[in-house]
Amino acid sequence: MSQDLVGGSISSDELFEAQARARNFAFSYIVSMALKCIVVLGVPDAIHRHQGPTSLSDLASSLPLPLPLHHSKVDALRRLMRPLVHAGFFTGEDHYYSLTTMGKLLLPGGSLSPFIDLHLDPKMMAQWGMLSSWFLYSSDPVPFEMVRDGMSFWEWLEKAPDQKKAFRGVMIEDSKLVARVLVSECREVFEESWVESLVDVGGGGGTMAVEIAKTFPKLKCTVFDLPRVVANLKEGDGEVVGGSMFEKVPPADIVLLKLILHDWDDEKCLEILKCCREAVSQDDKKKGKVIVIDMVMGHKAVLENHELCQVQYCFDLLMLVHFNGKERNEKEWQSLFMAAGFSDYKIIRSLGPKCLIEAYP
Ligand SMILES: C[S@@+](CC[C@H](N)C(=O)[O-])C[C@H]1O[C@@H](n2cnc3c(N)ncnc32)[C@H](O)[C@@H]1O
Ligand SMILES: O=c1cc(-c2ccc(O)cc2)oc2c(O)c(O)ccc12
Repeated sequence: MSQDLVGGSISSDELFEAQARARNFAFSYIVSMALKCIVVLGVPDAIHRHQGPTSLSDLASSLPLPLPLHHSKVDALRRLMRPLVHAGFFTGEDHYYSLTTMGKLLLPGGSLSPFIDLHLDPKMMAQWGMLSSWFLYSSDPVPFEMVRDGMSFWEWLEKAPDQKKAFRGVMIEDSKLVARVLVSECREVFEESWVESLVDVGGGGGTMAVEIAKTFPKLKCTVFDLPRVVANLKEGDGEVVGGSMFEKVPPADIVLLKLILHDWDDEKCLEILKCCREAVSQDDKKKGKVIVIDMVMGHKAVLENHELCQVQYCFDLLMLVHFNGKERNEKEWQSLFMAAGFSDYKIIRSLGPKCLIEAYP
């Protein structure tokens, strides 16, 4: 430890505590890897199927593995579980394990499994190892492209089927949750008398459009995404249009942009927003609006919540490293809307770390 600290005015207890905290931050990848391991081993599902607190030996014998877990590894399983119990994924009194709410997110079909599959995949972690080199030496736009000879995330996904599946899973899970809140708690957004049509721009797998159309059957919902993305949509996914949001967006009363703008820098966002404003301004006898669902950094709902703040900072870095995108604060959103020619905007409500914003042409 440096001379300034040892023998200075800081107590040794405070120093040891600071050292442990700092080491734990440096070690957080160990918790991430333990998390990934228990998902791969099927631990959350085995506890869930047991239907009650599960002993270590019951857990070890009920894991869905190709071969039974060797008895010499049962104690390693206990040790694997320990930091995850400590982190709050499981309760683990007397080595009887149960799932907490956070742990239930890890179940197959739970909203966290695709997120873990995507972000803790070694292929998806290479760019993080290059972050400092990118700052120091690289002329590539972002670390993601630096380690893939200039290939963008969207181009790369086409060559990486496992990661593409995980990415689609991440988006579907988020959309299911957001759509549930929208159709139950934000009905007024879709129930204005002039609202007859909606286009979900960058609507991916169509989850939002399908869920909104189920609740508001009179609303004509369209999914708009790149041609190669919409080519995968099936009948029953509603109206589908392929194209680029940088060129032309199909006209509608509402344009939805969910988790789109944070992927792009300000210049690209302006191009997208101008096309969207155009799309909701086609009928001069009618109103129109663009709904943005994205993060608002430092929004009041987030400010006093340590977890929401931290997850916003992490997503902001994720966007930087993968896309040269960013998470924006309210002032940055306002500047974008005004520069794209909108007359006004309103933050309607928060949705965890994200907000629902309406922008008016
Ligand atoms: C982060 S995903 C969001 C998907 C969806 N809105 C959601 O929240 O689940 C970004 C989407 O933008 C789409 N996208 C990328 N470039 C696009 C373009 N030029 N035109 C239309 N969509 C595009 C991607 O294919 C992807 O589906
Ligand atoms: O892996 C992700 C996750 C998100 C995401 C999910 C839920 C939120 O509340 C915010 C962000 O967004 C992503 C994204 O826009 C992207 O282009 C790639 C990956 C992810």
